[in-house]
Amino acid sequence: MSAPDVVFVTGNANKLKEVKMILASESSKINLINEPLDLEEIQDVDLQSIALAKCKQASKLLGPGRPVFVEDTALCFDSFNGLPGAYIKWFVKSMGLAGIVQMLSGFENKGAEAITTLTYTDGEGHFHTFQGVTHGTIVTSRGPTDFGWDSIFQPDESHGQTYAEMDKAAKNAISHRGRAFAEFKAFIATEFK
Ligand SMILES: O=c1nc[nH]c2c1ncn2[C@H]1C[C@H](O)[C@@H](COP(=O)(O)OP(=O)(O)OP(=O)(O)O)O1
Ligand SMILES: [Mg+2]
Repeated sequence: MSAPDVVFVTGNANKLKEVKMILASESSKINLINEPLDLEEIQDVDLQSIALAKCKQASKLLGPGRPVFVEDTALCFDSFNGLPGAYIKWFVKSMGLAGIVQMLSGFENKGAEAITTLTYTDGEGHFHTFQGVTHGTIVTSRGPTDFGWDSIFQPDESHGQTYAEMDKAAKNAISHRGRAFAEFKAFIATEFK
């Protein structure tokens, strides 16, 4: 029997590339398909609620009986009590990376948590949420700037490199996304034997 199709709904090509790499080892269990649908993101500071709403919407668009997952990635400043959080996308768009670094100039604590919240549904009414967190520091941009805020986030565990300066395998090994999907992989192992 061939592996069941599991749809990842995202319009972000960089995310997709990382997720494909992280899930490559599961390719005998699931057949990963991308649907680049633009999902509405509800206004909320609760990351679980945002990912769940995104997943419900994706599932509705794709129809019943289709396993699907989405993820939402947030960047939460220690000094801002969790903000910008899920709104980071709009800060990157409107202020640019230098503007975001500048936002923290008046604060001694430049720490931040990168958080990926992943919600999966079997398309039959069951939902499962997984989360991965990586703490780091917001620094002046270093490395390629092709993926979001990668060049201004220096994880505590990276020996001084920003995410953008790390190779993908090294990033995935300690990243918010890598950690969320490590949990998802364990789930896949039990769901799709
Ligand atoms: O590992 C990452 N390293 C750096 N930047 C990142 C990362 N992961 C997401 N990002 C950026 C993309 C977007 O500006 C925001 C998350 O917003 P988020 O809604 O989750 O992503 P999105 O709208 O681009 O794609 P999707 O179609 O899956 O919702 O942070
Ligand atoms: Mg989005």
